[in-house]
Amino acid sequence: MTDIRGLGYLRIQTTDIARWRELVVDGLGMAVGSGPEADGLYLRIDERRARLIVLPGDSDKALAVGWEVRDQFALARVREAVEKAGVTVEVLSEQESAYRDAEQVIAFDDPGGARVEVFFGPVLDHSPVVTPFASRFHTGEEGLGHVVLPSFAFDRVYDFYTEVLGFLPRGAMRVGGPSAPPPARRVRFLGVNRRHHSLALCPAPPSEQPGLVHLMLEVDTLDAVGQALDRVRALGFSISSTLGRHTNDKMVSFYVRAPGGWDIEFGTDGMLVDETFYTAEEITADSYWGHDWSGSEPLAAFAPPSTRS
Ligand SMILES: Cc1ccc(O)c(O)c1CC[C@@H]1C(=O)CC[C@]2(C)C(=O)CC[C@@H]12
Ligand SMILES: [Fe+2]
Repeated sequence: MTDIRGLGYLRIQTTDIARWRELVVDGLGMAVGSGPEADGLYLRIDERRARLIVLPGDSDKALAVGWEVRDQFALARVREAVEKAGVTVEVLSEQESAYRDAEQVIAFDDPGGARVEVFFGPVLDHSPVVTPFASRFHTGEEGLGHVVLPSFAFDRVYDFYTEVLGFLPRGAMRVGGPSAPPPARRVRFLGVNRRHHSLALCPAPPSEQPGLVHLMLEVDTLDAVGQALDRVRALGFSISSTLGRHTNDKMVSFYVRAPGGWDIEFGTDGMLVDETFYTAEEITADSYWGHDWSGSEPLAAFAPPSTRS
């Protein structure tokens, strides 16, 4: 198995921190934590200091996706593999690592230009996680959740995550359905632990921002999902996809549009993969039921570069 153990954190920037706070705290029920930037929004859902970090900026985009490894030896192996692939690795200082609540962080760009951070030794906050609606999030050995990244240089990025970082293929879905004319393009799912996918790569046009399609967060009950859906609707957020159950990870989820033109998927009941028996399959429908995307506003990552501000 890969040295990467799970999705550790996601750090983003936004022009609208206040609206982000309404979405993730008042809507999705994450707990407010604290961190080094006084005007930053640090979201807690477990014993980690922050899993989602929202910083003010002059545009909406992903700043870094943080992947966790077991220890300093695993981090050294990841560094060596990435450097051997010809990618420059930055070894962050003690101060820069502390800023990210880890003992040691390395950073590099993936072949698609997304900022990747790999760390060991996350700093814990042992105070109770007081989420505003008593939601309990499923993290632990399955990590924060999953991220879906838009990818123009698809094959190079996919090869990098699988061959260099050691992510495991966890199946695919053809874009445009099973009968789309060749050459087939596929959304590909990748896993590093028992969560079906911690990462998915989605073919997309060249784009600078926001660099994200969605972040998935998992809670422990269907009621927690339904109540969050009621709250984000009452707060006036646009629902990108209705509730539904996915065919690959079996998760029941909805998608809500975040400021910045990408989504947060909020779900429950995801399957746990047993690698002893798993094989990577191609699904021919995204869902058994639900997941109606017809009311969705276009994702910023899929807009041609010229039409974006
Ligand atoms: C198919 C699927 C299975 C499990 C997931 O966690 C998951 O996010 C998805 C993809 C959902 C969604 C889709 O099916 C339609 C095409 C979409 C909108 C994309 O282009 C990215 C996300 C895709
Ligand atoms: Fe997803």
